[in-house]
Amino acid sequence: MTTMFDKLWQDHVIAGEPGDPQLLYIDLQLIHEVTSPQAFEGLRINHRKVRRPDLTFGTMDHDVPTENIFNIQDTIAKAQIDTLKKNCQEFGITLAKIGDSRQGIVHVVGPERGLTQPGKTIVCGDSHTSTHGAFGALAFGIGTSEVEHVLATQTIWQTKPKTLGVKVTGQLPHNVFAKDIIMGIIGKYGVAVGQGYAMEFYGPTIDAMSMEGRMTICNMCIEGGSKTGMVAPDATTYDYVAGREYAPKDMAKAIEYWQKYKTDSEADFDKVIEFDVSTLAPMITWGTNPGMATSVRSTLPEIADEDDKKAYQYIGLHPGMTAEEIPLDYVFIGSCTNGRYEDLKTAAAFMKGKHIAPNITAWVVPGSRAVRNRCMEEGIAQTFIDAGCEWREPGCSACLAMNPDKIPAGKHCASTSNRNFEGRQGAGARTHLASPAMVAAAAVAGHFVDISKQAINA
Ligand SMILES: CC(C)[C@H](C(=O)O)[C@@H](O)C(=O)O
Ligand code: SF4
Repeated sequence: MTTMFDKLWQDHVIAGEPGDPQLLYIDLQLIHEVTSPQAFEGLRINHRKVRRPDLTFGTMDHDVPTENIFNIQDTIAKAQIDTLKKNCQEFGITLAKIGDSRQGIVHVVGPERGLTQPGKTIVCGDSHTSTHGAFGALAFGIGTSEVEHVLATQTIWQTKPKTLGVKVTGQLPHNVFAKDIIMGIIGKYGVAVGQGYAMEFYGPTIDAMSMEGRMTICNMCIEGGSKTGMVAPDATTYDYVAGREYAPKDMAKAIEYWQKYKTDSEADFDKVIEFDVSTLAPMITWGTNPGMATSVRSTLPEIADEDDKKAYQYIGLHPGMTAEEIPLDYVFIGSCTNGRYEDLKTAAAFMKGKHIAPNITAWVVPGSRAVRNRCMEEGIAQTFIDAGCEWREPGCSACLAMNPDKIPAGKHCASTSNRNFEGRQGAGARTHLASPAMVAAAAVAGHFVDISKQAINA
């Protein structure tokens, strides 16, 4: 009797004793422009090749300007983008470059292309690689020296974490979403809940959830301190993967194999926590880490420690304020947490036939070219445009301040992304994380509102 995580781990161990670091075989490495240049440079210096270019896939995301995608002004960004192009050409790696129909945020592109599959070990020089665990993969972020190691050997040394089962139960209330669940869990148990653990999310609420929702939850595992999160594959997973560009041609055979990736019994986890969503309210963050989260219905909490004091100072709010009183200036809908088709469709439902408030600047940034195209075909993009939003090209955008999409100092931004650290969206910028529906509704109202009381059905 064992966990899905243990099965995935065991199936990929090449060397090393249990208890010691072990060498794992890697089935897929995704690369982007920010964390790969030094890795390729290392290969060159050591006269090495990429061992499995066919198991490596590149895309451009962090540095991409979303207004005029080909016009990169920043010299560092331009150098990183040009270097990735050169490296992929030289080492024979498929690259979804700017302008390519497959380009987008690495964690949106992998699943969308069918590269992300159950049973795989997946790495990327990016902390939100945990997203891919939603498919029943063992997926985690690595550092640039490890990127080089995987490029050269298709393996990586890892210390095995313990396992944490997160049982999610209850029917999600009206207009409460996957994003609220993961924010609720981190808000309740703290940003270190998953430290040293591989998390598996399971239970009836997860079973009923779409792949997009599962990805949102696994994406933010890292904000809960865990490098990896996962959901056992099921019919929802198989339906999502089937027919995609890199999906197995013989799906029946693949499914037969993938079915073994499930946890045999709850008792197999080192630790279990249970989270009931039936009374969960839409969540927002008020502070400067993702654990500083609260229900939209609560007033902002009292100052409990130095961190809270510092957070309140930075964010310019005070305890006892209501969520509605947070003076929003910007909204950002996008990122690898919530920049997928379903996220944009949901957000658009809250803007249909409406206009954003005069105090709001709104950027809607699809997670990939494919998401963008689909939203344009289905009129979702037009809904945003008619509502007064800026409809952008795909990239990481305002999720982090590595491209021109920066929130000005002192301004408050309601954001569908995953991090609200000081300066994350620009020097001095103030971030409030929330679900796409919450952010869209806030854009229209000009401030946060309790959408669980709104009639709109996304
Ligand atoms: C730039 C990259 C290394 C970073 C990460 O690892 O997560 C980024 O994607 C982020 O979200 O902060
Ligand atoms: S969208 Fe944000 S969190 Fe995701 S990879 Fe890009 S910068 Fe990191």
